[in-house]
Amino acid sequence: MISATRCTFLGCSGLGGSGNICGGQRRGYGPWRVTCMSPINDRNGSVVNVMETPLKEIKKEAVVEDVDDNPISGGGPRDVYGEDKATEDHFVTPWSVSVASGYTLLRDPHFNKGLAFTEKERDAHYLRGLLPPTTIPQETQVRKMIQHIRQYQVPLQRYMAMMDLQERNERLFYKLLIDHVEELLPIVYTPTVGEACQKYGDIFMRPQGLYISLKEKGRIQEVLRNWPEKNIQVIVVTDGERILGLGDLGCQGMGIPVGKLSLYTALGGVRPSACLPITIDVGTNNERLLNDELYIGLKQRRATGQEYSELMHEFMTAVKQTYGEKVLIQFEDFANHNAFDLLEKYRSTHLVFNDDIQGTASVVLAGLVAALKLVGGNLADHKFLFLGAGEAGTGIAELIALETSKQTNAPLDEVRKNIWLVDSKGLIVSSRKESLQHFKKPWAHEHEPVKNLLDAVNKIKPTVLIGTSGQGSAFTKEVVEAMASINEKPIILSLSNPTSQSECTAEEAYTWTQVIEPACIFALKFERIFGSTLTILFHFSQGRAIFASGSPFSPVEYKGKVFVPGQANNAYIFPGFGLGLIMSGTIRVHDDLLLAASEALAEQVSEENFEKGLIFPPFTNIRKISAHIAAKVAAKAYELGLATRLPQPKDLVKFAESCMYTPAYRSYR
Ligand SMILES: O=C([O-])CC(=O)C(=O)O
Ligand SMILES: [Mg+2]
Repeated sequence: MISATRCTFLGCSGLGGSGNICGGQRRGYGPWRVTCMSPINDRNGSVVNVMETPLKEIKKEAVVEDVDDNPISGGGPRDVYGEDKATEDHFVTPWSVSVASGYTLLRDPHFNKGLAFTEKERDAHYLRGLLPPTTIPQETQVRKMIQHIRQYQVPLQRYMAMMDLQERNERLFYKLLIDHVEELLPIVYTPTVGEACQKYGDIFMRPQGLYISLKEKGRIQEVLRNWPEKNIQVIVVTDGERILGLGDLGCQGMGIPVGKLSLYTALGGVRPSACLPITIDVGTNNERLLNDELYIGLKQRRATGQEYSELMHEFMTAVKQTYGEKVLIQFEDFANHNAFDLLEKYRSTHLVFNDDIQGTASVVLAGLVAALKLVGGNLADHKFLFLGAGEAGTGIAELIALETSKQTNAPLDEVRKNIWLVDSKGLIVSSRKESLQHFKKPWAHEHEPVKNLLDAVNKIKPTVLIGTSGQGSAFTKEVVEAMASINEKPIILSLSNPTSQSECTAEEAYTWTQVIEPACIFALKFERIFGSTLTILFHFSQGRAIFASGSPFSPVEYKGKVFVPGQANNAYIFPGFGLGLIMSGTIRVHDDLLLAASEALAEQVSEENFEKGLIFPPFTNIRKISAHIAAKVAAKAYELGLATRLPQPKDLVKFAESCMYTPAYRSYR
């Protein structure tokens, strides 16, 4: 990754890689890299192993005592390599700024433009002869690449082709992804990324992201320093224990942070060099992986308890020491038992956000607020039933309760009573309270025990059914029909990922919920109000569910009508949410920021979307949506006194847009 030097400018240290170092699009700029001046060049001029010796010495010698007992750290978060603390007999790293050129430039994905290098650039950057003579613009490259991707019928092959492009030419990768977002999101993200994680060992070519395993205990800051970029703004970290609804994939979960961060850039405009995907490897309990010779992670069972929390604590401390207070750490796909504890432990000391608890909650609340325009009533008028009481289920439930309580001024405990959860043992009720995990306890309401979902639907009579169970096909025909017999327009959200784990398909949701005659609608209302039982005759014609799912489903044509399912995926929220935090220099995540993001997203659903039954806007406009979310989140952060970037910009939407990375090629001088 570190480039060879043709010309160097000594004495500059700590600049942040490929970001806004100099020049905008019209001013030409050089393909700058920060590198260190002890190069051992290989035959191609690439710098090899430049850091090893000096860094080890720095750690041993330059850092003697430290404010917070961490034996590895230097003179503070900015003194990345301990230069400030070093005395004359200590080794320091001779940082410099260099310009990538020639063969190295072509192989640097941050700066490579392939055949789009102009004649002038080919002369100025020693590229003559290294490329065929033709020059083609980025637009043509995008057209060629999309055709290339479409040649593959198998989604995993498309995924591999996309990853290959990302490793070869980053700007082309992002241009392609942004220009064809609806088509390519299911490839680089859910659901295909799930399959990629399952087969990560088989398809592994080049390492992506940073791996921190138990082997690195006591040396995590050193590992962070090995990452070539210094100016990190967002980290997505997983320990691979609950990858989507696919369970423990250990170290192979790396596909998730990589995919999420591609979306941070493509959808939220955070520049790629500021994004760092990390996988913490504490082993895996997945027997298949443990017995697989191609498994890329530690072949041992998961560390738990103190060993686990010590490693995580070292990681959290090292991140803050290395990148400062304002780096956003997004926890992703941790198992329930760690996810809640980590969020609780670090939410007051770090800028942390759990995507599966908070991001999913924010996106679903937005969908529900939008759905109310179609079904009527306020949140307080509705009754919610969840299948699945883990991170997503309880996270969504809590955010709904919070918003309802704000709207009605009713105490949180009171509004929670409209929200019911079913887990593997049946309805969560007060008689089970003692044996429940702490995050389920607030949902243990007074009710007789109910063993299964169908009975729970019939007893609770919810208006909204939400699946967060990770169990494919758990919304059976009987369950969906029961929802349809209770509600004119049942809201059914089947959120588990990937597609194979979805509680029901879009087609099932629409075909199992049929239009009923007006007389029957009256009868339903009568039944709801007066509680008497009525026999209802259904006139089967069209689906009437308001449906959204976590993984994408194609539109469904049913009896001449096209139904377009929405995708209730946290991808709508986290890129804009993160951008809002970063651009305002926010230092802590507050629940009100999640509510602000929800509100911003719900506002983006247009009349035209509603007409199609959509409760989320299409992804085609996602960058505009993200700017809007970022602005609302930042505005709330300023209001709460959590934003440190002062003064507050006047027009936050414009400011968000101006902060966003665009993948158009830059001209090199
Ligand atoms: O990655 C996704 O598509 C949504 C998500 O966070 C999960 O299912 O864990
Ligand atoms: Mg997740």
